[in-house]
Amino acid sequence: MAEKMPAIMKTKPAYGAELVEVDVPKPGPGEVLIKVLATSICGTDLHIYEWNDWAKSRIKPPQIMGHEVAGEVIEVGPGVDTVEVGDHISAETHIVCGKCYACRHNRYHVCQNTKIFGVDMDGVFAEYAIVPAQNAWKNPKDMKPEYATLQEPLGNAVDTVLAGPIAGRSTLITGAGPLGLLGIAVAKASGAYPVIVSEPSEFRRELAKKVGADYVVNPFEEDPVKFVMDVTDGAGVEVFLEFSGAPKALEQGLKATTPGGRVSLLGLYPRDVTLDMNNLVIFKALEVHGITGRHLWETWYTVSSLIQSGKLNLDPVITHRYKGFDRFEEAFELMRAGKTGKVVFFPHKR
Ligand SMILES: NC(=O)c1ccc[n+]([C@@H]2O[C@H](COP(=O)([O-])OP(=O)(O)OC[C@H]3O[C@@H](n4cnc5c(N)ncnc54)[C@H](O)[C@@H]3O)[C@@H](O)[C@H]2O)c1
Ligand SMILES: C[C@@H](O)[C@H](N)C(=O)O
Ligand SMILES: [Zn+2]
Ligand SMILES: [Zn+2]
Repeated sequence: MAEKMPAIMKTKPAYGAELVEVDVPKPGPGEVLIKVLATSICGTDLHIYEWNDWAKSRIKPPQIMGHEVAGEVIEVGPGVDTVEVGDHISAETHIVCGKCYACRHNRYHVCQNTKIFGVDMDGVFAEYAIVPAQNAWKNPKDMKPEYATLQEPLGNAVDTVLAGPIAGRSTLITGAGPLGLLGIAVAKASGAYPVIVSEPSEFRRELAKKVGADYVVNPFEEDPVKFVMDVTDGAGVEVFLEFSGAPKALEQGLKATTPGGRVSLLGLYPRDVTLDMNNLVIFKALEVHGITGRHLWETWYTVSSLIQSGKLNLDPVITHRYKGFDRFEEAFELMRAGKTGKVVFFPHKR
């Protein structure tokens, strides 16, 4: 095995990242070394690349970026007995303490001491990477690496879509970015009908249709609330899934939800949001869920089974595939411009 490897590294506290040559790391106690078979870009990587206020407050360069991954274990560190050389794995990104009040109530996804893999430590945009064994999730060896790397964000989508009943329910999805597209795939595989998607980007509305959306609407040109009312004969949707992080979309979705319906919120808002809570939530008796991360490990079982069922339409979601990291800047810029679904790198060129 090579001693050096290319890696996308946040080298400086400034916009961008660099492709550098670094030593292949050695796994320490409780760690495994993987050969990275596929890795995908998350919106969080984009924030680190852009060096926004959140990244400034959290990231300590130099650091290898990336956290969505599919890999093969090639070495295990001392004390690791849950994963073996040859296993194919992905990684849960939330490294939880197991000791706090939330963890002791099996609410690991809201652990109060969570560290994030690839955010608070080196990540996976490299040919080889270290993964904490406690966060390794075993994949069937015949699962395509480009699907396996999507399991972590699929977990966000699964927790959003499946936070309540979905089969046969009319559903509004706001935002068809990478997460919303995965949400459409999960909703369709789970029997939602009709699935209505509100998304301003024409490129992403087209992707939404390819993934399986039954109706798409441009909220900047048409009133999505009226659109939903027309499609649902004035009833409104049973389920509203918010994947945009746009305050306006939240308000429109609440208006478009039928009284007594279910609302699951994944999008993160850039500022405090003002809403008519009385009329949009309370008097409508809506069931509202905040969604964060993924349930450990229930969500991973669901995601893996959904992929293995063959019912998830993931191919249209993956719009860009790169061999090696040479064109990583192009990949980040395309994603920043909203001209992608999920972007997947295959670090080993052969
Ligand atoms: N809660 C969590 O654990 C968690 C985890 C991952 C991501 N997120 C959040 O989920 C959201 C989606 O992630 P992403 O990577 O797909 O983001 P993204 O920014 O790529 O996608 C958002 C989409 O919403 C669309 N949009 C903008 N304004 C809109 C409006 N008024 N109505 C409808 N759509 C609108 C955009 O065109 C874009 O396609 C983000 O806010 C992200 O921060 C939350
Ligand atoms: C860290 C963040 O990017 C990750 N996708 C999460 O689910 O929390
Ligand atoms: Zn992420
Ligand atoms: Zn904890």
